[in-house]
Amino acid sequence: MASTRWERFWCCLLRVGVKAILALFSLFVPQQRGRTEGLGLPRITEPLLRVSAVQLARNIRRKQVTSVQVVQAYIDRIQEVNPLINALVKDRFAAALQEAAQVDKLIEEETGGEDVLEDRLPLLGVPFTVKEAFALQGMPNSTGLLSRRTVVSGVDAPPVALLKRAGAIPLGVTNCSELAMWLESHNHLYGITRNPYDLERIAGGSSGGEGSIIGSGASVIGVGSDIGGSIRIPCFFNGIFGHKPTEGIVNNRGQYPPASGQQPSFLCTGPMCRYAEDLLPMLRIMAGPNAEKLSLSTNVDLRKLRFFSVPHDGGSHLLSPVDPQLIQAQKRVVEHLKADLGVQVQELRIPQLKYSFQIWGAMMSSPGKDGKPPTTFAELMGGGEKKVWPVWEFFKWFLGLSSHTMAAIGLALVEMFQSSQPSPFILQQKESLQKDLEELLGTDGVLLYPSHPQLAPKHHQPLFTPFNFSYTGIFNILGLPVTQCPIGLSVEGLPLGLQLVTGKLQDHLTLATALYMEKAFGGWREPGHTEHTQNSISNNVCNAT
Ligand SMILES: CCCCCCCC/C=C\CCCCCCCC(N)=O
Repeated sequence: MASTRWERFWCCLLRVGVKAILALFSLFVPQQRGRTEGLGLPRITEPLLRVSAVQLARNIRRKQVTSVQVVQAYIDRIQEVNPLINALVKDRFAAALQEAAQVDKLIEEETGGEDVLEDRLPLLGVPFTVKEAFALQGMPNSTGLLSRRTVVSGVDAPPVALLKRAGAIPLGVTNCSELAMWLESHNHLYGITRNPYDLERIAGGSSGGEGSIIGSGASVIGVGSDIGGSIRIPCFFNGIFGHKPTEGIVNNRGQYPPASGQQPSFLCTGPMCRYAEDLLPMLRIMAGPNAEKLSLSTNVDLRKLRFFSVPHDGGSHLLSPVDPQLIQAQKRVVEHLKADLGVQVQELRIPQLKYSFQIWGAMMSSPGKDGKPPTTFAELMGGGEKKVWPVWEFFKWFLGLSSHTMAAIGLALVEMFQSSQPSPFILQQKESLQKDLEELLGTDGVLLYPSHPQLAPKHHQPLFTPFNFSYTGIFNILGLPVTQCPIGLSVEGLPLGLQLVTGKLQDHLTLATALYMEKAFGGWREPGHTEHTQNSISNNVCNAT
């Protein structure tokens, strides 16, 4: 489907405009260089930090280790790396240690045996972290908005409460982008979060604090949210696993800002973790009663699945081309699936994907079923008071007087020119993409698609490539479950990754595939280890079920 000359002209104009503004912007931006150059993360020496949450819980139940020892090990690691990555923005270490001591006492006194504990409290004694955009009792909940700096949560958001009820112990809250709507985790309240693989690069957004702290080995599991890629993008940049569940499965209440218009069906809350085996149990817990809608107890035989590989979006003029290292990595995955499982992997082009950004933008600004339009970004920036005037904020920013980031101001500026009526052409593309993908994937299809066209960019660079998030955002609009998998490191030592997409309510298929991919491609690698993907395919043959 060729784009018209008119479209190409507008894309070109937009790109030139954005680049011109941003070239100017880069003159004003504070440079990271010098402060972090040459610094890497200290190596992980504590073996407890190299164990999945599920395994930690088992070892705690079996009294092979105490919860206090595990929580203390994570506190020590956070204290070691956080000054470098700025990921955890408020801790509750003292309370966490007290709770861990209570867990150890409970286990000492429990007479029902290990199975009873596993059934009732599957994550008993395991520490976790939470994106600051979620309510965690006693912790700030500003979502990076300076005017919300004094907001402290009185209750827990439902998925956080469910994890606590499963016995997990929160260590604190992590940074995100302003109002959770950007690819970089940066705001004027907490500053900028850095990537553990290269401190000069971004940790992603909006759940970038979670991505960075987990990727650094300073947290094992965490809670993120995703309306355009905010779980999957930071998981990709930080080399970890993340799952955006089928729409409506995990309760989205208790996060700021609340979604409005049609956005509630695009927003998803989900797990982020270093080890693939933690994805499914976390989803089961976080979904509460909705877990029954998923087939999470079904054994998946990967040999019976149909795989499809789509290497890029078909060439949207707005987005960067996919990095050749990512194309190669996806090819290696395809070859491995064919050789090891004996499955067919069909390579496809899906023409409607070229309009991913236009589809996402149109649907995000559409009114809800009640006819009400979504709250504007300028209103959200006003923090419930008067909305901000984007042009005014833009000038204030250049004078160093704005309390907002350039990304947030840019979003508010773009919104001023956005129509609330999606064009019939874009709506038609969305409908046909939805239909085609649902038919293609059915109940046994898994699609491989890049998580992002670029490897983790340098700080502030997404301001020049703002539409690249569309590789993830399109699946929010379609409501499909997606798992981001790490698949080794690039020649620069940056994480490579891949999205696994499946049909609605078939989350178990991508979660099972993620477990397989971890065995085949090595999963999370400790930052600082620069073994490259070329050598990373292990000969481990995975039991496909
Ligand atoms: C100063 C440059 C700003 C240009 C803005 C261009 C508009 C791009 C539109 C939307 C970018 C949204 C990025 C969303 C990232 C993920 C959000 C999420 N919570 O899942």
